[in-house]
Amino acid sequence: MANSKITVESLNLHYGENHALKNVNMEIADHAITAFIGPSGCGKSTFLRCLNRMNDLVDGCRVEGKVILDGEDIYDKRVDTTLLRKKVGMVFQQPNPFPMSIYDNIAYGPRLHGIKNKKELDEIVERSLLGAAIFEEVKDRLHKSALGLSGGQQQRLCIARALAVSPEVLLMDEPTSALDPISTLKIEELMESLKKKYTVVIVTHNMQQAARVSDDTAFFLVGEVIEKNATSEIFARPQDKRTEDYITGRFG
Ligand SMILES: Nc1ncnc2c1ncn2[C@@H]1O[C@H](COP(=O)(O)OP(=O)(O)OP(=O)(O)O)[C@@H](O)[C@H]1O
Repeated sequence: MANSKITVESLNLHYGENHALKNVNMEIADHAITAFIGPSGCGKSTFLRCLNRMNDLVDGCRVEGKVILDGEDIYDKRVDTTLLRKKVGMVFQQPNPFPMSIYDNIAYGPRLHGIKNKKELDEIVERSLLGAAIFEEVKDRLHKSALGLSGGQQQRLCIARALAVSPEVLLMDEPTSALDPISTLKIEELMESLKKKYTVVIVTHNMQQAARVSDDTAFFLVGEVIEKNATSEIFARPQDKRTEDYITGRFG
């Protein structure tokens, strides 16, 4: 792939005895949205978490293989995982704002990385909220608690929080599954604009969502990637019978 941001080679992951990812190889395109689909428990979230080493935090989890980001293997033992997770940000299924003001939620990461200057922080907060399409809704209540926002607003706030540390890749694990249809639509529209600046990877249970928002789709089944291709191809001309059965609703 000419514009590949991440290359995964021979990735195997075990949770104790459970071989959860089996020899996964994948290229993930830069400035595009890649969706992971597949039935429950097939390893989509596990694979997503491999892309910023979140599985390092899981007891008994063993990873073999390579995840090459911009030419460097993120599993090399010299890699600083704090810096890696700054470069590869993550948004979770349940919006999880910190119990503090909207402003402090966004400034949290930059402060952690040493930015103290108020003017600079103000600029980062505004830029991040604008980038997550929520600035207009919160600009008059920046110093109020983030917990007072609606679920959909909280999720966009969490996206803004991820953007505040200037990531290059944004991982989203079912970011709209806890949201109503209008909030879901806002996040989907937002993703379209995010891909201009970032590489976006999303896990979704919702095949219509994958078809609507993503450029590429990978279909997972019991720890294996069965097929990955341009989304239009996966949905119009799946190459593997199992992909076809899944997207036509025959199982899963
Ligand atoms: N922290 C963990 N510790 C042990 N096993 C885990 C852990 N997380 C996931 N697993 C196991 O790994 C396998 C893959 O799970 P994973 O959550 O990655 O699948 P998924 O495709 O994202 O599922 P879902 O769509 O239901 O979220 C499952 O067998 C699951 O039980």
